[in-house]
Amino acid sequence: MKVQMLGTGSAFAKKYYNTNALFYTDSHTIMLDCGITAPLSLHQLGKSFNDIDALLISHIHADHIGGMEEFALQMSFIFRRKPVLYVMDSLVDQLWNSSLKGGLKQEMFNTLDDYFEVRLLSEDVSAKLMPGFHVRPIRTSHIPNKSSYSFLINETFFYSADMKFDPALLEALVQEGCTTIFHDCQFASPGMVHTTLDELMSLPSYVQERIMLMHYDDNKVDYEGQTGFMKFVEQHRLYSF
Ligand SMILES: O=c1ccn([C@@H]2O[C@H](COP(=O)(O)O)[C@@H](O)[C@H]2O)c(=O)[nH]1
Ligand SMILES: [Zn+2]
Ligand SMILES: [Zn+2]
Repeated sequence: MKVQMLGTGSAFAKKYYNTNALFYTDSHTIMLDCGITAPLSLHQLGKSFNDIDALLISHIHADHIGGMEEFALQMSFIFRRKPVLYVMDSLVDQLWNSSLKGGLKQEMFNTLDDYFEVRLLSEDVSAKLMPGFHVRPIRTSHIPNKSSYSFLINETFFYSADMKFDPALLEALVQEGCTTIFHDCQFASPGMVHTTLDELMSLPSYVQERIMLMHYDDNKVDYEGQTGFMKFVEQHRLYSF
């Protein structure tokens, strides 16, 4: 299994694009989140939306779903097929009614199902999305009263959505055999709706050693060499796990 980030930046980062990922199995490509910068990043990789076999969504913020309108329109009107969309049962209505409907509703296209082959996921229920790609969605805390989900992939790789610091979860995942953690990281404190670098630096070394930092601000250069045992994830680089 390989992962390649379409971007590694925070919601307002301009240098690093939105934190969205491509996962490659032997036979399929799964996109995890499709933010505003995803279409441009895919283009820069020489790829198109038609290369994506399934899209998985963590939560409803523009840096995670802002590219979905273009994805839906290109697939319908250029590639003429419905891509698979994995979305949490608690997010699906909001995704259409509060976010996508304004741009996508038109004659003959009235629902999310008119653009995507929608498959629902449930919290803490493991699902096989594609051969060799299993996820367990874990609800993690982000914006008050707004659902957001991180994902444990193939029982060994944890991908945080935007989440507040949850050391108990991270330590439990490591105890259960998680070897790699891609975690959002905000440099400035307090975190408010994200985990800060200071919070991650408070983790024991055996946890930090498994953590790669993403969703960071444009001033990343100021923090290079100051991240304890953790390294930064880099845009477009291929990582095997
Ligand atoms: O309660 C809050 C506090 C801050 N925000 C801001 O919005 C962005 C949302 O984008 P993310 O992708 O979740 O980062 C967040 O960074 C804060 O700057 C908020 O929405 N609600
Ligand atoms: Zn975000
Ligand atoms: Zn968010």
